[in-house]
Amino acid sequence: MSTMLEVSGLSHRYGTGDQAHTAVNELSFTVEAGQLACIVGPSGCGKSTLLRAIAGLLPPTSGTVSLHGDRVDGVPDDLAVVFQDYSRSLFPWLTVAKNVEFPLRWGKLSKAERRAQAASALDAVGLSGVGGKFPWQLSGGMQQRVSIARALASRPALLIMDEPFASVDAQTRFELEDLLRRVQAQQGTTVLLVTHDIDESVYLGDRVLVLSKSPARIVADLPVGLPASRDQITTRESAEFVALRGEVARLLHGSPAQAAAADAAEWELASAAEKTEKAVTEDMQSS
Ligand SMILES: Nc1ncnc2c1ncn2[C@@H]1O[C@H](COP(=O)(O)OP(=O)(O)OP(=O)(O)O)[C@@H](O)[C@H]1O
Repeated sequence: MSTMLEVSGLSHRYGTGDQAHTAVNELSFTVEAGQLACIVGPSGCGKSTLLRAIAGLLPPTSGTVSLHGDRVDGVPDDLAVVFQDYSRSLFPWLTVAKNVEFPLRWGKLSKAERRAQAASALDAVGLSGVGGKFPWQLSGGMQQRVSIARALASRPALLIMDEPFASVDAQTRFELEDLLRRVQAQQGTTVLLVTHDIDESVYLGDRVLVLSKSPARIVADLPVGLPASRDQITTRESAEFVALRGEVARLLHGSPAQAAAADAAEWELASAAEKTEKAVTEDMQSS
């Protein structure tokens, strides 16, 4: 296997001086070609910052990102991103087929080739019959399938997915997870996917990278030894799945006693902030 993505000593700091905030701290990892790597981490730990830096949307404060050996210093042509919010990523005034064709306009393909490539991508996600409809005529799950088809149509070297299934219902989420694994295996796409959902990271991933609280650093890089062919019921019941999700949960939340202590500390901080706010408001009202 060859290395598709290499992240080396990546750090990002927002602001300067007293206002400086380090969101990502000295992160290094690689993703091999054809691998599906999942990233999980606590809320606010720096996942979006990391993805933005990898996608070339945010210059890192230090460190480098390389895609198939080329240093990333702007958005690479052969990179595609799928976001959580499908309703805002599709153009409502274009048909489904035109939405999928849209990013291909900047390539070297003829009109007929663009059409054929878009049709094949829609076919791959099970939507061959809906190219003439508009996005708003489809369910949320179907719209997210269109986003995936659009990302795959350009045959990207790397597909970045930021919480792609967080806005759909549980049943649709399972269907989309299976669809992603199937299409990714068929096309050999390299995928880096961020999720809050521990079970999803284990079910989908060939590998799970666990991030620490902010500033994000890698606390574990776990290979997923589950069979390539997975099933929502039997895989999730298997001993390997249960053991791995337990390991990821412990890395993220600590033992139950540690989790309870963290909750109590957070509650104390919140109630202290509330008291201060109340005192300031009373002071302002009386003056
Ligand atoms: N433009 C910005 N300026 C200053 N601080 C920022 C900016 N964007 C993010 N941050 C801070 O950097 C940290 C990481 O944010 P980021 O959005 O990368 O985390 P995340 O893990 O993606 O969050 P979530 O899980 O809630 O989506 C947070 O403390 C956030 O407040």
